[in-house]
Amino acid sequence: MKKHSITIAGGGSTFTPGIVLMLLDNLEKLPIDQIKFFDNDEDRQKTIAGACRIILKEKAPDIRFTETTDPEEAFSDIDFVMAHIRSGKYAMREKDEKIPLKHGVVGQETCGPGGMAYGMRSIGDVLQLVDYMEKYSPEAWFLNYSNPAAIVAEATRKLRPNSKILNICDMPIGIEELMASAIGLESRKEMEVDYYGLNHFGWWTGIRDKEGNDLLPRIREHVSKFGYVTEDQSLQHADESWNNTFAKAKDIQALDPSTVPNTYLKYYFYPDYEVAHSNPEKTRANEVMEGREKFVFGECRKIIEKGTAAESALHIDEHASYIVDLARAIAYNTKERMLLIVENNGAISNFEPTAMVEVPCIVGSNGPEPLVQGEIPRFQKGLMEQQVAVEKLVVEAWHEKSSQKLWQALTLSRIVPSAQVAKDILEDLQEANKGYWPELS
Ligand SMILES: NC(=O)c1ccc[n+]([C@@H]2O[C@H](COP(=O)([O-])OP(=O)(O)OC[C@H]3O[C@@H](n4cnc5c(N)ncnc54)[C@H](O)[C@@H]3O)[C@@H](O)[C@H]2O)c1
Ligand SMILES: O=P(O)(O)OC[C@H]1O[C@H](O[C@H]2[C@H](O)[C@@H](O)[C@@H](O)O[C@@H]2CO)[C@H](O)[C@@H](O)[C@@H]1O
Ligand SMILES: [Mn+2]
Repeated sequence: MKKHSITIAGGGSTFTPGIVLMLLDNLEKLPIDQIKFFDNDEDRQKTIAGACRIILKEKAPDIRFTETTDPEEAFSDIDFVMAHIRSGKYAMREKDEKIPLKHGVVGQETCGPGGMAYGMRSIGDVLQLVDYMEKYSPEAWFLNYSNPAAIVAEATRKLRPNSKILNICDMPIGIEELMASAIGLESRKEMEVDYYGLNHFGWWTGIRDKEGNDLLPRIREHVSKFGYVTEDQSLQHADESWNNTFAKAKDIQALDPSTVPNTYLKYYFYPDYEVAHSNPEKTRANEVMEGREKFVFGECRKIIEKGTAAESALHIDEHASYIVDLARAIAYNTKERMLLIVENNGAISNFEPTAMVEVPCIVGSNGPEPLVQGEIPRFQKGLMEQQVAVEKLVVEAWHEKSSQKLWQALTLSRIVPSAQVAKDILEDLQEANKGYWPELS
């Protein structure tokens, strides 16, 4: 099997060590010649790269390793870019979450005003990475999971229509692991699913085992009682806020008991509850900085100091193995069935053809072939039409440098109660994002 070269863009990400360990655990499925880290923050990347260099030396000394902030070095002679950048880092995530809350509106990383602010920062940065890849390795594929994936995916569709980009999210995979556990399966891989929606905005309509037996009724029953909370303690998220989210799925599912939902719908269906249960002084960004970021960087520093990863508490991001599945599907034409964010183009037959939707696809060397999900009901169609218009308006606002369109996007969001509140939030977000957003007029 050919050995592949991979660039991880956002080398300084908290997810990078888990992904490197996951890649090393899957070398028989996806042999690797070299791994390169690219980040625009040399200092942040240094700690993660220093530890990963030691991990690689100990576990797979034949893999060549480079860390760089130079685009030419990073993007030359590669087969895949795995992109997980966070434009503006946690400092800006904190503002995305806290500014809307100050106005009594949900403050969330990818949903509502926070997601739009993050999108306005991410679009240019992700497109720049795509351009680097195309300049230095025109045959390579860009696997993007940088957020907000819905807005980034729409930007890549509109502004880089011919580029080899696959947009993917791990939320359905994480939820499917919980579903599998809820009904006593070993793994989500024993299930085949039908699903439709937008990123962080979708529903499962069919779940079968590999013999075709219907598993959805048992899963629906579990979710209607417990959400995605399961008895298996090992699947509990380390942070309480995530477990609350998994429990809240029960109330989301009540809106359409024939399906099971993506957990992110809670921000759209229960925004008042979310605001009431939020602390405007301490949001998820603070939890992540005090939790995952401290842990990962602390462990990396320990590895560097000791010169060995032998006793490290860093763990494989096993659920991220979908990234290997995706790369394998492209590299070896495996025809893997995976949920991807792709142009609708009839997959949802009664929905906007140019919308970026999340649906099952068969993935092979030529990219994804979306599987038709047919007509969707009025309730979901109405919600999705509103949300996709928000996402498209944000991309238009970025492209046309239009504050008018961004105000329209904010006003159209289900989460924002009025045009006045939208305008107030816009003013604050614009001020906070100086230097990150294009100059709007
Ligand atoms: N799609 C999904 O389902 C999914 C799942 C998990 C995380 N994510 C995303 O992965 C990303 C990383 O998350 P994290 O919490 O580890 O963040 P993080 O801040 O720890 O890491 C992001 C890294 O990106 C770097 N970066 C920012 N802008 C850059 C640019 N223009 N070029 C190169 N590097 C740049 C930063 O310096 C930082 O080191 C985020 O976008 C997050 O939302 C997506
Ligand atoms: O608040 P964060 O930074 O912890 O998470 C935000 C991301 O949440 C989703 O990813 C989840 C995943 O689905 C879940 O199973 C668990 O493993 O944690 C992941 C991240 O911590 C979501 O899909 C991403 O888009 C978000 O960035
Ligand atoms: Mn996601």
